Amino acid sequence: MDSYRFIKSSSKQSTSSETDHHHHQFGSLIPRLGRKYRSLSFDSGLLLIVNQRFESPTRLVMATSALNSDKKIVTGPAGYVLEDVPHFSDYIPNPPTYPNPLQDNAAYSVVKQYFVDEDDTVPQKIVVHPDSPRGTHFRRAGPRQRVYFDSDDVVACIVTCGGLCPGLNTVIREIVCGLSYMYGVKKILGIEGGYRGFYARNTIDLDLKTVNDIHKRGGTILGTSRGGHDTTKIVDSIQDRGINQVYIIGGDGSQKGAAVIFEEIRRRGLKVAVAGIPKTIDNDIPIIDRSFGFDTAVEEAQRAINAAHVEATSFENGIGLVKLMGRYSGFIAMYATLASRDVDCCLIPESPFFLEGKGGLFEFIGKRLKENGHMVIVIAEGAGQDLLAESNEQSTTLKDASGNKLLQDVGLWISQRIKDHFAKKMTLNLKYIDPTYMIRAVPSNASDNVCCTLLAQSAVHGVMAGYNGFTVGLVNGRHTYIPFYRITEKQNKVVITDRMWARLLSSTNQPSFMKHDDIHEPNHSGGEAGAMNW
Ligand SMILES: Nc1ncnc2c1ncn2[C@@H]1O[C@H](COP(=O)(O)OP(=O)(O)O)[C@@H](O)[C@H]1O
Ligand SMILES: O=P(O)(O)OC[C@H]1O[C@](O)(COP(=O)(O)O)[C@@H](O)[C@@H]1O
Ligand SMILES: [Mg+2]
Repeated sequence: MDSYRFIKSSSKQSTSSETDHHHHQFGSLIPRLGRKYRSLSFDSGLLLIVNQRFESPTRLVMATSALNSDKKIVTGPAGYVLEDVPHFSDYIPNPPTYPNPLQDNAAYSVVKQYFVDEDDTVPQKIVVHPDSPRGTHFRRAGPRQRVYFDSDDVVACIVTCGGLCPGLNTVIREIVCGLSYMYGVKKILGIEGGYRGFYARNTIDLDLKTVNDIHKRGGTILGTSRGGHDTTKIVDSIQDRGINQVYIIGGDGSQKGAAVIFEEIRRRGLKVAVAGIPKTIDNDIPIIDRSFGFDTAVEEAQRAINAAHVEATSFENGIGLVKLMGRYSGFIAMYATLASRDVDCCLIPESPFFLEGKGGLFEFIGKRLKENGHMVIVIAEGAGQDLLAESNEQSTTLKDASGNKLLQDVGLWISQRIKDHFAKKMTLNLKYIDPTYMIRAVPSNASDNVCCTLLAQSAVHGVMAGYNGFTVGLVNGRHTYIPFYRITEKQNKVVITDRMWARLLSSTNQPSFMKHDDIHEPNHSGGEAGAMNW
């Protein structure tokens, strides 16, 4: 919030010259607000518009730097708020528009209401009380009647950044197919090796033939990397190559990178669209329900958990310990545990735990072994890092090239601690399984493939419609365009005071490792649950 300034409304009506001035600035924006709104009057830095349906004033609030502001927020009756995304017409005077080629597309012409209504928005919060305000909404994704690119002029590029995730190739494929089949775009470039590929590598041509089979492969045909984000060099390269559509497939770090690229593009006044497609195997991106790859990773994790269970049940006092991905967010471990039903204890970064003494992990292991003769433990790689650092007396400040915390191997460490603790008490057979990279290096499953397709198509529609500086994402099951600042402002984490973690605790019957005094009220603004904390 701090970096955005809002202008207080004044009751003064604008003079006609002020109104003309504002019309020049905002005029092209008004039609896109939709037919239910019309302009009423302006005061300094703030555009008042009337919602014709409700006959009440609606405010489009903008920062002083007018259309250079980072936030576009429309408020409406009953507490309605639209957190809108930038658009070409915000900073390019009277950009030309064209009829959407989809209207002549045989597949789509039979679809009733294929084009999305300009007024369609999606609520962020769907569980409401009768007296709840309507709350925050995002612009609904999908094709618009008019587009802001002549297909022959489009030079699109696609880049994949950050760690691997199942489905990267499917998203690349579907962006290429969407641009080609739906919009007749012919020039699509692949940027190799992540952000640094913009300035350190040559591009490759992507067409329908190149991408035909790639969805069956894990990884990314473009390659990826961490670090190497040099905004000036990247935007210089975009300008030099004549690129006017940039599709960035990447996680929370990549979306931050996309946001600064977009800012630089807008600062230079370029007609270049930047769209982010969220790649988050850890599910650490906020607002969205989930993205591609998560489902596949959870499914793949079952194989490791099954193996751990088989090993554990076959030996006296067998313990199967599985380490899963999740640097800051433990969603993969939580969902893999809930899916498996063979897991006795799940440890995640969000839920602190301790080893020794009453209510600690060792006590629980002893109890479960006595009751069942075996147990399965799932641990997310980011869990218990504080304990590990304490016991190794090592600094935890090491970072990767992108600035992410470099983790120590909690799986190895905890295995050793468990063995040491029980060494003199009982015979213990502990098998440590580390499938870390196996769960993300596989191709995406059927459900993730559909997810990839819809995200890619929604991104293409948004870019063709002139929207810019957005991440496409599922919000309550609907595809939306979300402004970058909402995606990058925080990380999505498992909320251990929400029902989902309670369900897990009750399914494993493990201790919460928390004293009642440690339980704080959840800290989500407006009571919004994090994604997958249903
Ligand atoms: N705050 C940031 N500003 C600009 N670029 C960033 C920022 N954070 C990360 N990046 C860049 O985004 C890319 C991917 O980030 P990373 O954190 O490795 O993966 P992910 O996008 O999967 O979270 C890297 O090239 C990194 O340099
Ligand atoms: O690939 P690396 O650099 O070893 O990083 C491993 C990390 O990548 C992830 O798989 C995904 O992280 P990102 O979304 O930041 O790419 C994490 O779960 C894991 O901690
Ligand atoms: Mg990340």
